[in-house]
Amino acid sequence: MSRFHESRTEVEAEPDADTTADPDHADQPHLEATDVTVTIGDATVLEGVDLAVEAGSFLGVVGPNGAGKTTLLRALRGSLTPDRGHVRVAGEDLTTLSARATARRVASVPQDTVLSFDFTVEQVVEMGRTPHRSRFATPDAADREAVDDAMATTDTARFADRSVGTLSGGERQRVLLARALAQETPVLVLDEPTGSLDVNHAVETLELVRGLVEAGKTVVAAIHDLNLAARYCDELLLLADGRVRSVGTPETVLSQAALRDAFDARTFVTEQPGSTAPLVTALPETPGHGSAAGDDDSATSDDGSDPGMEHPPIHVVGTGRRAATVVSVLAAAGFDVSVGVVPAGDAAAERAREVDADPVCVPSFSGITGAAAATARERADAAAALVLVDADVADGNRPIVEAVAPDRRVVVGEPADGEPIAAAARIDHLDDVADAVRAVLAGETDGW
Ligand SMILES: Nc1ncnc2c1ncn2[C@@H]1O[C@H](COP(=O)(O)OP(=O)(O)OP(=O)(O)O)[C@@H](O)[C@H]1O
Repeated sequence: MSRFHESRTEVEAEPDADTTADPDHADQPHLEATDVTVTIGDATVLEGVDLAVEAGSFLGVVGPNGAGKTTLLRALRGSLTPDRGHVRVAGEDLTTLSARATARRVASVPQDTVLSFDFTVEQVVEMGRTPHRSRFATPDAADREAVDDAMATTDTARFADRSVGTLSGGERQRVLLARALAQETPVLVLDEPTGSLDVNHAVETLELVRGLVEAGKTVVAAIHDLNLAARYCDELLLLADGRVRSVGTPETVLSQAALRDAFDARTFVTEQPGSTAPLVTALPETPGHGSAAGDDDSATSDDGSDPGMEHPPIHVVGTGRRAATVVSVLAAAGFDVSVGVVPAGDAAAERAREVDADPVCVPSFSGITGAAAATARERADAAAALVLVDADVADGNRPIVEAVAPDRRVVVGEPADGEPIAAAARIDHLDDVADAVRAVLAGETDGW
């Protein structure tokens, strides 16, 4: 008998069931949950959860602690029967299948599995074969091959004879993945597969899972790290308070508004280097952040030249995605950012609103009005430094730039045609902007 706390290997013997998909359901999603509702005690832990995962695709389940991710995964792997709703694999309702039949369809790596010291790594991986053979049969060649393959794939063969109790948390997690692979199921359900892994092993594990998906496996995984989830999953499901907040591609699900709503966290979202996957950075909650620019007191009372202030106000002049990135980088670095004048629909204006930076806007295509220019000039005047992005200063923005002395200016990117703008620091790479601003505030601009 298995000694796992929650093991799909504790199965009843039954005649071998057909493990292939029912052709009547060939056009349905491979794994599907409809209206899954779970109540524990008085608490509704999941409420009306719907999801559909196509064969050979990877769904990441994300959400704050206590959102219900583990409970959902337990329902998906058939270890918990929902109070309402259904989970179907290739059209078959898990509640109509025996534990053994379910274990031939869905393998899982639960969170916090307790393993006994008494087993070797190889024995643990062999347990994955239980649903494929009768209770007292000795392993045959197919079992041997599945176990060897699973250990090779997960790089655990070198531990084969070690007691699992002697492994590190990360090594143990890979052994559990090997056990799930040895189970040779079309569906894999993973609860925090990278939870106790260092960054290298986390990436390696998700590369491995991605490879399995490319080879046709259907995978659902709860993943805490939003950036890893965005990079490796085809779709994400954002869960909070037991309900689905959104589901779709990582780009659509990981919006700042959705993350604020689900996690109650201030974030900014850009793109991961070399990819269109979103990159989420959590920002510290800064009381009053973003208010300085629009608020008369703070706009005029701070000494903008004091680099020791907690969140030095920085004014950004520029438009478009590069200015948007500058706003994000500065906000993430803890500066109190304002931007403008920008057209209301500009990427920099949108990003500023997302990080509570309250841009000075004019309607798109309207030109810079006197009132907007005056407000932006006031903000620039109160700023500890000004960042000019791509030196592309519309005529009306020039007085705003000139409200700040050259030794408090940072110029990002190539100067546009026209008169060069004097600055204490010039940088090419957007990532350097926070360091350049710090150098300017400290008056240490040699080399910038
Ligand atoms: N057996 C139980 N008894 C009482 N409450 C439970 C039980 N199992 C889960 N819950 C509650 O259900 C909610 C969802 O728990 P679940 O473990 O599914 O969340 P989660 O999203 O996986 O959280 P985490 O990210 O912290 O692992 C939590 O509030 C949890 O306390």
